[in-house]
Amino acid sequence: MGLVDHIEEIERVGLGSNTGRDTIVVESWRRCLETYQLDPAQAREAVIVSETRLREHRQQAEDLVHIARSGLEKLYRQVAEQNYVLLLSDRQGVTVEFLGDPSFNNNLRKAGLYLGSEWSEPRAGTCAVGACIATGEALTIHQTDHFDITHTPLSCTAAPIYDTQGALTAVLDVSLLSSPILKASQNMARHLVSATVRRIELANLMASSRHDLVLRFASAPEFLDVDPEAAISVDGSGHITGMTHGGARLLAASRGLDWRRPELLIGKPVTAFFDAGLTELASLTRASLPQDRQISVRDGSILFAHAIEPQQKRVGVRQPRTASPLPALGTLGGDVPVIDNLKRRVAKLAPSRLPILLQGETGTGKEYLARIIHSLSGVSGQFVAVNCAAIPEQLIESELFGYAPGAFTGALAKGRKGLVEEAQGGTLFLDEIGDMPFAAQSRLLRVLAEGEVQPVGGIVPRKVDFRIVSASHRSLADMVAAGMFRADLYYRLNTAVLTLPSLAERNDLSWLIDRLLAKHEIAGHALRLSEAARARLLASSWPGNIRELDNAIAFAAALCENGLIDVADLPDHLTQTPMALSGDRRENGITDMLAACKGNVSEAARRLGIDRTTMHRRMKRLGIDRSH
Ligand SMILES: Nc1ncnc2c1ncn2[C@@H]1O[C@H](COP(=O)(O)OP(=O)(O)OP(=O)(O)O)[C@@H](O)[C@H]1O
Repeated sequence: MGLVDHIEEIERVGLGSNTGRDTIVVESWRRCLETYQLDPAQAREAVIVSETRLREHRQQAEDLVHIARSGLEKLYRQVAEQNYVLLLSDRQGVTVEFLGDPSFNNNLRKAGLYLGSEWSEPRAGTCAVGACIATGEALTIHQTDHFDITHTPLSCTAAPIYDTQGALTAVLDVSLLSSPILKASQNMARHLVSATVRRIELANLMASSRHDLVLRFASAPEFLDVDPEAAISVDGSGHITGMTHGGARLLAASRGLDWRRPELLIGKPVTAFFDAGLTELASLTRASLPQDRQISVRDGSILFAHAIEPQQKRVGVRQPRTASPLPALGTLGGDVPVIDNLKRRVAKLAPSRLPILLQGETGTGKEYLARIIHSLSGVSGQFVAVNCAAIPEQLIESELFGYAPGAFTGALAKGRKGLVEEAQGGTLFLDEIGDMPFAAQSRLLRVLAEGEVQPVGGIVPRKVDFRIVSASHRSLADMVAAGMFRADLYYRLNTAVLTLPSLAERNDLSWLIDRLLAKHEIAGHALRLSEAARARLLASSWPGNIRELDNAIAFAAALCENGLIDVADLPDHLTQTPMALSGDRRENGITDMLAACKGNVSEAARRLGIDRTTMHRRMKRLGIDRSH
């Protein structure tokens, strides 16, 4: 096809004619004409970004390239003989990794098949990488499918790589300088590229899920252990924390959702998608045969699953830390004195740059409050959360302070920035700081005292400026007294101390229940509680605080029918008789219920499932009067 024919065809497609091209090509041509205002008559040279920009793009993609490398090399070995070159581009379309035969360097560079070439649609017109970024799908752009006449000799096949949170993060492409006429000749290439991407995403998920259970799925038992089609990671409370693209499609399909909306999948309870609880899923290990590891999906299909226990010591691609939205001060709690007091102090302290120490039992919302503080502080940098108890002791210093090139075996050649530097201009949240080893405590003290960080194995310190918020469920003062925590560091961290009350001390249980019902609604369908279920929640003791309540509601939300949670949908330990529950925490449930019943003791007793005399006796013992 000549130049004139090519331009004429694009113009006809632009006017709405069908010329027999694949839909994906037609839509891309239209984007080029209408959105990017490209002119098919004007040929453009391949764009290669400057050395400096290339270095920046490569640095940002460093973690991914590291994880992907063995997959890329294997794929290249499979296709190099047929003269393919291999490109890995970031989500801007810039080629950050390239494998090709150096003897063709000149021609490849001219064709834009080179390190630093920019293959976005607005820059290069219809091309495999650009169309893949625009559609999120694996595809082939073959010869005259290309918009720009300069690229029409090429045949390019690309597949998107998604991060564990469901965002498109890179594109893997194999390209040919000259190819057979038929587009179908590239079907095999598309399968190979897609299979490589599947393995890269799986490796990335495994590396990112140090503390989570990973579940792999296949539709046939034979492939389950060798080449699973999809995978997800699940935390200890049964919530989904990550997924491969196959995982996203599987979860979405199981409830008729759109896989392009990962927010409907990540953070949701695994029971929303499978007919199995966390314990059942965790038992699907290699201890049983693959054919016995069947699991039913909510859409009625059956899959084979393989559970892999949390891998404590892996270090993987860091997730973008801005992913979860920052909560507002109003969401800290209901309108009760203890929370109002806390809100007032938070509003005053947050905009100052003072270090803040958060104390409170586990699950009371210390990290949640730290995020509120960050959002109110008006700083422009990121919120970087580090759980000191979760990072293996031998890694904590290099994770926090970074390391210099070649600092130790296994270190990246270029060295790596630490989390302290990632918090530059923002907030560093050190959770469970009581678990920080002594050596790291001393290093942190130096960073705070001198405003400089010295990477592990490095000589030149770097300036840092960040706000520090730390948290501990143990009393740091007691730890200092027992010689378990450095006193000088403690005094630097505790300039301001905020204590989060336990659920039993808050008196806003009803408010929290309503808030969490809203949080766990699935795909915009409101969740409601039956009266009896609400009574059970109000009468429970919640030793695990908001986290336990949060989990209970997530669990019930997954089990209930038509959005109405009844007693039977609540976790078993809550449905034993309320009177069997221990301790004075019941006060909370009783006052909340009395308030809900406008002081009517008989009604409150009925809803709590206890008799009136017991109710009066308990109120007396707990010092509650009916005006609550
Ligand atoms: N005010 C709130 N509104 C809604 N959800 C909340 C609130 N406070 C906390 N949560 C939720 O409760 C759970 C536990 O909160 P968070 O992780 O902040 O507790 P924590 O005190 O840091 O726990 P730990 O001591 O175990 O680290 C989270 O899922 C969080 O989103």
